[in-house]
Amino acid sequence: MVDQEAHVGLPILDLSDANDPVKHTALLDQLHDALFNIGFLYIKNHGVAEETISNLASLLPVLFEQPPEAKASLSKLNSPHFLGYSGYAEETTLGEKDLREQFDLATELPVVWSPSANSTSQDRESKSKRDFSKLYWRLRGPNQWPSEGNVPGFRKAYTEYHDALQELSYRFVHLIEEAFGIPVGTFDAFFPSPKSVDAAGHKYVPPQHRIKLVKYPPSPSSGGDEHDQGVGAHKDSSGWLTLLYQVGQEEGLEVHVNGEWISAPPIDGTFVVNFGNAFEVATEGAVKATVHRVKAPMSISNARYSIPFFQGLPLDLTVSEIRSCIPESVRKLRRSVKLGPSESVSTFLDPRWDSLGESQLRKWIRSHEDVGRKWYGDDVSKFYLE
Ligand SMILES: O=C(O)CCC(=O)C(=O)O
Ligand SMILES: [Fe+2]
Repeated sequence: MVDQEAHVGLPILDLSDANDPVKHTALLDQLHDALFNIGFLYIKNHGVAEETISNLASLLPVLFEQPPEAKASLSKLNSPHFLGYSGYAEETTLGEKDLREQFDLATELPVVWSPSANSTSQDRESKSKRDFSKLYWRLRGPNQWPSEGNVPGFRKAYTEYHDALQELSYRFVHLIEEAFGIPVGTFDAFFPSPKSVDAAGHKYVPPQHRIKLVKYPPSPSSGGDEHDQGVGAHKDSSGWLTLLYQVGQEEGLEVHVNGEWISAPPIDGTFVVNFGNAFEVATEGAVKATVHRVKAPMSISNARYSIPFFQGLPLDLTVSEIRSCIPESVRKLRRSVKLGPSESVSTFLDPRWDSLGESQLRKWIRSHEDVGRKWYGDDVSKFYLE
C-alpha cells in the first residue's frame, strides 16, 4: 500500500491524541504550529464515521447526473439565500471562469428576515434585541432539496453528514482554544444550539453552516503541465473554519505557503482544515486565511468531487466583538509575511460596515450577480459590486 502521508508538505494531526493524556500536549504543539505558521492542515482519526461520509460521497455522481432540467429547477436564482445549483463555469474567481459545477446547501433553517421588523422589536428566538430587517439576515433560509425520486436518500445522508461535521467543527474549535491558551468554551457563544436559545439571554442566534457539493469534470484543454482553473486562488470567506473532504483519489488542491504552491492531495480517512477571513481578522493576521486553488482535472482523468463544510458565524457579529475574545498573547504572534496572489485586507474590515453579515452579502452578490440583482435589487447590488 502506498504511504499517502509520506510526501505531503502539510501537517497531519491525529485527533485521537486529544483523548490521550500523554500525547495531548504534543497535539496542541502541532496545532499551534499549524495555526500560526501554515494555516492549513489535515486531521485523521477525527471521529466522523466512515459510513456517514461514504453515504453522502457515493451520491454525488447521482446528484450531478440528474437531467439538466432537474438541476435547473434547483437553480440558485430561486433563492435569496444563494442556496441551490450553479452550472459549469458559472462562477468566476480572479476574472476567470471556475471550471466546476456545484450545489450550495446549508444548515436547514427558516427565514428570519422581515422587512418590517425594526430595531426595537423583540427577537423571538433569543429574546434579545435584534434587527431582523437588516438585509444580510435575508441570507439565512432553507435549502432547495433534490427530489427523493431523482436522488434517493440524499436528504438523510446530507443531514447526517451536516450534523457530524458541525459536531467535529465545534470539537475542533475547543482544541484551538486550548492551543491559544484561552479557556475552552470561549467561542461557544457564537455557536448556541437551536435547543438552548429559548433559555433567553443568548447573544446570538445559532449560525448557519454552509456545505458545497462540488464536481470538477475533466477539462478538455488540461494536460501535461497545463491545467485549467478548477477554482482560482482565494481565501475562504464563508465562515470561521473550513473542513474539506476530498472524494476519491483525484488531486487538484494546492495551497500557497511561504511563497510556493504546494499540493494537498487526498489522503484516505482525513479532512483538510483551513481558516476563513473572519479568523484572520479576529487574530489580526496571527492565524492566516491561507490562499488556495484547485486545478481542473486533466482531459484523461476522472472527475474530481469535493465537499467543503464552512463553519458559520453569527451574521450580526462585529469585528470588535470577535476581537475582544482573542487575547493579545495570540495576536502578537502575527508574523510579517509577504502577501501572495489575491491576498488583501479582508472585506470584513471595510470601514463602511462592521458586521460579518454585510461582508457575506457582498461576497455572495459579487460571485452571483444575477441572484443579487434579482433578490436585492440593482442599487444594493451596484453598491457591493463597486
Ligand atoms: O474543492 C476543493 O478541494 C476546494 C474548494 C474550495 O477551496 C472552496 O470551495 O472554497
Ligand atoms: Fe476554498
